[in-house]
Amino acid sequence: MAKHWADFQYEIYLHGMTGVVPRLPTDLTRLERLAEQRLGPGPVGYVAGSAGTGSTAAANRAALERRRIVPRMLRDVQERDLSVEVCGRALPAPLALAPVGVLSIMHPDAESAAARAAAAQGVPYILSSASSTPMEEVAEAMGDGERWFQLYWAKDREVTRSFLHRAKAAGYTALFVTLDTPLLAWRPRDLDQAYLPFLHGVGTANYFTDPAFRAGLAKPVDEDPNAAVRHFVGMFADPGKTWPDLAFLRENWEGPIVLKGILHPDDALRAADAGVDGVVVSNHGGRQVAGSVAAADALPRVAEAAAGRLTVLFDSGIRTGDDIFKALALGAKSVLVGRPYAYGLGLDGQAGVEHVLRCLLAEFDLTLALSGHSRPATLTADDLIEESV
Ligand SMILES: Cc1cc2nc3c(=O)[nH]c(=O)nc-3n(C[C@H](O)[C@H](O)[C@H](O)COP(=O)(O)O)c2cc1C
Ligand SMILES: O=C(O)C(=O)c1ccccc1
Repeated sequence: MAKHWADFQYEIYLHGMTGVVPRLPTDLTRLERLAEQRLGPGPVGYVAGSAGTGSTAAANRAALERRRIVPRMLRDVQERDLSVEVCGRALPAPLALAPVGVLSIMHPDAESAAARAAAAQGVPYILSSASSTPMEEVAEAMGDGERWFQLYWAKDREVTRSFLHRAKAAGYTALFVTLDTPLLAWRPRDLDQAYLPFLHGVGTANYFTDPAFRAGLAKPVDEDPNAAVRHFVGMFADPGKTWPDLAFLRENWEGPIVLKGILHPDDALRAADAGVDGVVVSNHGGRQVAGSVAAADALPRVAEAAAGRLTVLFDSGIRTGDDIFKALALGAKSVLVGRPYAYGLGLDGQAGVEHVLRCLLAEFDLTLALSGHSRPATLTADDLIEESV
């Protein structure tokens, strides 16, 4: 029988009989403020911050809020199954942890704690190239949990080749290639504090342990760490890449490839033509293009263009179970969540990330049932109306 994620609700009430209440809020939109109260301004600013005035991040929320669910009645929702198939893998629910780099700014256990939380809940973990812990160590922490790897597509081919080789050897099965960050955007919250994690030695673990990266340095990392950081900043992404370059990744990675950061339907068509398996409709949580289309507003057109050719995933603004419902109804197969779990990690380590996952999936399970559905596959645009603004 499929797992009933909604049972978390009763578990919380039962604990309450012994006077115990959840350590973190169950409304995950409250985590950001708590993190601001309890964690350092540089790190919290980095996680919470966005491009420009923050209008894209706000638009992501507004586009989800503007869609309202139209619940249906009397449809036998007693037995529910949240499982979905994504790129040939069976997932227990339509949710994965988005790649979030530099997590040691949130908690010393960083990516390993987030990955353990994902594995404990059976949810895939997408490890960032810019993690604070080397990919092999995170893989070990995950046991048999589903491991996916996010690639920042470096200028240096040999570093990319080496990363793909290491990721495969460490048991990562799918490759997420992030296309929306060839440069870091103008981010006033970080600029005003003059705070960039790499300059504090965070986010370079995969590079500093990499033979191909080290071969490009004039002096060993320990002898000149500042030069190594500068080399990293100059090469981890590449604004010169174009669509034909994807052939290199297709040749060097056997498993599924998913392009992250697609917003235009024509780019989805190019992705399909390039022979990749999926796309993530995402504006990077509003952290890249200020004034960008809200991710949820871009989703229906991309899903339509991709139909039958690509798996469509979604992120940017997911905070609640009903947000997951809406993204699926707009055409996504599964969603990724970013900032909420980074705050959960910062506030309560692995347990905090598990709390975020369980809240999101319990609320999604209940929203599904209360709206007349027993599984994700039956959600369509007919389950939503769009409020006029
Ligand atoms: C602190 C932080 C670091 C991130 N690092 C990466 C990264 O290394 N690679 C990547 O592809 N996306 C990265 N992202 C973007 C997320 O994968 C995801 O697209 C975004 O957080 C989703 O929006 P949400 O935070 O509203 O859920 C990062 C996001 C944050 C907040
Ligand atoms: O901050 C980000 O959004 C991000 O994607 C990133 C880029 C490089 C290193 C770490 C995170």
